[in-house]
Amino acid sequence: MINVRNLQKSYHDTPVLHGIDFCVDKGEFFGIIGPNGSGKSTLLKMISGVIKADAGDILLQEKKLHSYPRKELAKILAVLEQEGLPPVGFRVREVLEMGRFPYQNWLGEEKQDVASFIDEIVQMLGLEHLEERTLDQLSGGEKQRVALGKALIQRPQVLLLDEPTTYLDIGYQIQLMDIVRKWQKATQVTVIAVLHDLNLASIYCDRILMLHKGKQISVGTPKDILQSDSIEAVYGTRPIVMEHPVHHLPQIILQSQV
Ligand SMILES: Nc1ncnc2c1ncn2[C@@H]1O[C@H](COP(=O)(O)OP(=O)(O)OP(=O)(O)O)[C@@H](O)[C@H]1O
Repeated sequence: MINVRNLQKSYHDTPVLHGIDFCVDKGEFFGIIGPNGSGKSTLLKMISGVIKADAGDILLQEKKLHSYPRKELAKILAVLEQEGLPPVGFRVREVLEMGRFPYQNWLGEEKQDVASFIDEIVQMLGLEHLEERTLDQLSGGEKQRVALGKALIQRPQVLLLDEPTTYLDIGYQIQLMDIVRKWQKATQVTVIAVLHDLNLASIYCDRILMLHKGKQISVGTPKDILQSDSIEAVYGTRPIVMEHPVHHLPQIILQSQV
């Protein structure tokens, strides 16, 4: 589905990504992890087409990403970003409807009637009671659900998530990740998620890419990637790694260094 080949990127002559090379299969849940400043968001921005690589290629369905016209790309690829919502004056329903822009003409009209599809997403995300509120009347967790709804309403084949659980409490973290997983199972959408929480990455990702100082350290299953030695080498702290009693996947327990 997505083929990243030998990607390089510098900001003002400082390399921030180099030698990035991996594939993501259709329907896969692919995680990107790494410490602060390791290049995760830069990589995601390149996959979404917002910034261009200095060298290397990104192929989407075997075609170069930059050969897609913007609206065509938006029919294939949607992004859930922390700052992805419009200004605060908009109502929740209006924001969700904005997710249909790739399918609308210049008057904002669409051939299909999608009201029932939007209702379905509203219900799935538990936003029924919030539809008429404006964005400034929502909590951080509610806003994040609206942002996810807007991305899903695009009906993408690839969903990019940039730290989707930041600012969410543990209940909402699991709720949001479960919604994405359920949606993925139902629609076969490919998910690429930048995640800070290694335990969530372990539970939800089929495979994980670990970055460190702009370099690709490894790509593999959570069991391959989440090991004490590699985590210590990259994050500079040695966690205890244990098997989750239910999911049988690695889970990280932090330990104080003093
Ligand atoms: N627009 C920019 N101009 C110059 N340098 C930038 C720019 N954006 C990011 N950088 C630098 O590129 C490097 C990678 O940043 P990036 O935001 O991709 O990392 P990240 O892994 O997502 O970090 P975090 O986990 O802290 O969000 C950092 O050193 C950052 O300072």
